[in-house]
Amino acid sequence: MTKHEPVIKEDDVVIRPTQAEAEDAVRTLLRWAGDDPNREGLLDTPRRVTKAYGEWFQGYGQDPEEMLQRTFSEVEGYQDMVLLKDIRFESYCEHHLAPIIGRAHVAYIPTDRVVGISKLARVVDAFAKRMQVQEKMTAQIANTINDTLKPRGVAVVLEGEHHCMSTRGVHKHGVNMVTSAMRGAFDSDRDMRREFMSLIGNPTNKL
Ligand SMILES: Nc1nc2c(ncn2[C@@H]2O[C@H](COP(=O)(O)OP(=O)(O)OP(=O)(O)O)[C@@H](O)[C@H]2O)c(=O)[nH]1
Ligand SMILES: [Zn+2]
Repeated sequence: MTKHEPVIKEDDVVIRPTQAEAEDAVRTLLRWAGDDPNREGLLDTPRRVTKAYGEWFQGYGQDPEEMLQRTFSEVEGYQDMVLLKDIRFESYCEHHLAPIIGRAHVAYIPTDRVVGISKLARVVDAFAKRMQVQEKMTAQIANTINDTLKPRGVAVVLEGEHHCMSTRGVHKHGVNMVTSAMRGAFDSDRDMRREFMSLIGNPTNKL
C-alpha cells in the first residue's frame, strides 16, 4: 500500500491526507505544545514525525490473515501445543497515542498443518502497530489464528505497560496489564489451559 491510497477499515473508508497536510498537522501540535515550528531545530520535525508514524502504524497496511496462508504439512504425529512466548511488542494506546510496551505469548494446537513460527510474531506486530486497546488486540490475534488456521485451540496472553499510565495521568510505574483470549481446547479444557499458563510462567515478572 502506498502512502496516499485510502485505508479501508471494515465499512469505513479513510482518505489519507497528503504529506503536506500531515506535516501541517504536526506543526499545529508543536505550536499547541508551546514551541515555534519555524525555529531551526524543529524545521525537519514534521517530516520526521510523519516518517515515524509510517513505522509506528505500519500495521494498517498489513494483512494478518495473509501472513498465515503458507502452512506446512510434514509434521506427522505432532498433535500438541506449539507455543511462541515472550514476543516483545510495541503498540500505541488509541486514547492517548502513548506507547504500550509488552510481551505476547501465543500458542495453538495444530490439526494437520503448521505455520512457520515467525508468522505468529508477524501477526502480533501487524495488530500491535495500530492504535489499540489491549483487550481488542488480544482478541484480534486469537481470532485471526483461529479463523485462518482452524486449529484445535488458540491461547493468547498479552502483558503490557501503558505509558499513558506511567508518564502522565495516574503516574503508576511498573504496572502491567495482563489480558488473555482462549479459543477451542484452551477454552474448554482446563488442563490444557493450565499447561499453557505454566509454560509461560508468571507474566508479571518478565517485562
Ligand atoms: N481497558 C483499557 N483501558 C485503557 C487502555 N489503554 C488506555 N486505557 C485507559 O483508557 C482510559 C481513558 O480514560 P479517560 O478518562 O477518557 O481519559 P483520561 O482523562 O486521559 O484518563 P486518565 O488516564 O485517568 O488521566 C484511561 O483510564 C486509560 O488508562 C487499554 O488498552 N485498555
Ligand atoms: Zn492511553
